[in-house]
Amino acid sequence: MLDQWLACVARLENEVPAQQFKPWIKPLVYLGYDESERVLRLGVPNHFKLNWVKSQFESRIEAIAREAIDPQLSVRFEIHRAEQDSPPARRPAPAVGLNGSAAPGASIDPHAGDLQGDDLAEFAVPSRAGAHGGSPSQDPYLADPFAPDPASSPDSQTRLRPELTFDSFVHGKANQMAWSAALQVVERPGTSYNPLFLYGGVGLGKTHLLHAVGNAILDRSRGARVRYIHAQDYFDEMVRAIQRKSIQDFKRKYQQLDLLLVDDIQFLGGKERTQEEFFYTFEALLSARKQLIITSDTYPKELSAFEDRLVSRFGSGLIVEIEPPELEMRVAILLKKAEQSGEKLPDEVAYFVAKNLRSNVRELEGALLRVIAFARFRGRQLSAELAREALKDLLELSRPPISIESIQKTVADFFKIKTADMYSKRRPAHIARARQVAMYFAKELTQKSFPEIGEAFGGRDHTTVMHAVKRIAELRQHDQEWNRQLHVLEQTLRG
Ligand SMILES: Nc1ncnc2c1ncn2[C@@H]1O[C@H](COP(=O)(O)OP(=O)(O)OP(=O)(O)O)[C@@H](O)[C@H]1O
Repeated sequence: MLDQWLACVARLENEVPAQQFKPWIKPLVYLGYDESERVLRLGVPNHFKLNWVKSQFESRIEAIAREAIDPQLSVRFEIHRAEQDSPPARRPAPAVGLNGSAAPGASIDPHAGDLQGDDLAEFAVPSRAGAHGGSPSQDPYLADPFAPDPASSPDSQTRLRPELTFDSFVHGKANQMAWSAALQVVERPGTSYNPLFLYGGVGLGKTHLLHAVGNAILDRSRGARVRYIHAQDYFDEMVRAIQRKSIQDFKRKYQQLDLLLVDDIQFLGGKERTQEEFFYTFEALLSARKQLIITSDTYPKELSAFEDRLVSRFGSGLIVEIEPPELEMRVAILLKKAEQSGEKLPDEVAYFVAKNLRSNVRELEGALLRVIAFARFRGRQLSAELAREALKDLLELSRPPISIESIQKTVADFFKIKTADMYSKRRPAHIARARQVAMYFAKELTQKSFPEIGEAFGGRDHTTVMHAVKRIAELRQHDQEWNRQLHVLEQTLRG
């Protein structure tokens, strides 16, 4: 397998300019290929490099590796420090650098993060500081402000990332309700809001809040049985349990938790057997007054290919939307992120980045990393001017936001109806359909929430908007001619 990886590297060397290949791709450490998960594991020395390599090269590396190794493979970057001192049990074989030499001290156990069989002691939480190898004083990256906190990789049992806490989470108007509900859950787990269902667009902090609750509950009660799991990993784990005939252990493991945090539940759409299994876990946990928090990219009723009984259970606690942060909050997030990495970010730079990048926090973080790296490599001071240079291509892509009013007007013109009919109560079929199309594009092309869109369409209820969005999405999927027309309309709207 190493040979195949080296062949991929040779291809990358041909494709990627040398000044990018040398610092970013060449130092990647081959940590192994996990055949059961179809994951190619590559080591990167710190979080800064990990974020950079992931954002800039992940899709290319994956595409090449899929051709060379396995068409269904995915790439996983992991923090790997050569001096890492992990326990021997987690080190079945050495990791290998590009030259094929063994890199000492790396874990390549494909199941290192998995919980096995009926070993339910798995949930006992050791001192988290002690759960990760490497003494800070020996850490060669300590001088680097982006170097990872030695305790920042996920705990293998709880799967919690220790750096995602309430302290590192900025709250404001866009996430106020979600934030306070999460705090309330920490105060009274299993009683107040159960399940707590958080939904919202990508990169808005849902995962962060899940981890924050998990970490806070563990801080209060070391013995709490907590598990964070991405829905896709839950599915994979279940499949493995079925293959290994250990489904009872799997059930027991989840049903004995005190706190279960399930991320991106929409990934279970269409996976009936997994949904069924999850349903029983859900029921068991709730009846034992154990806490569940679930995140999704959409409101429960909008989840596609989900059993009704699950959807109705999801809505039985509290449902809260996380919205995109407004300018002031984006500035606060940037300042906080910079502070966490030990960088002094001038306000003007934070303001410049926040003003120009609006869509989500992940994008903001990426931009911040880029500005800081740009300043470092050129040995220049951080300034708004430098940020403009560093983000030039991103800024060209981010155009002025599209307003609901302009969508209403363009869609009305397109369907040859009056713009006023967008807000009116008139119901002739062609007007109702045009209105649905406009609502659909309002959700697709703006950052507005369902209730805000409803308000802009003559004070309609948010469920009307959700219904419209669903109908038009289905129409696009099933009717080629409609899809073609709406594609043209979309191009016009995007300008
Ligand atoms: N309010 C916030 N304060 C501080 N950091 C935040 C906040 N919101 C998001 N982030 C950061 O932005 C990044 C993306 O957030 P996160 O992964 O939680 O998003 P998400 O909503 O779960 O997205 P996805 O649906 O793609 O999984 C993370 O690094 C997170 O720490």
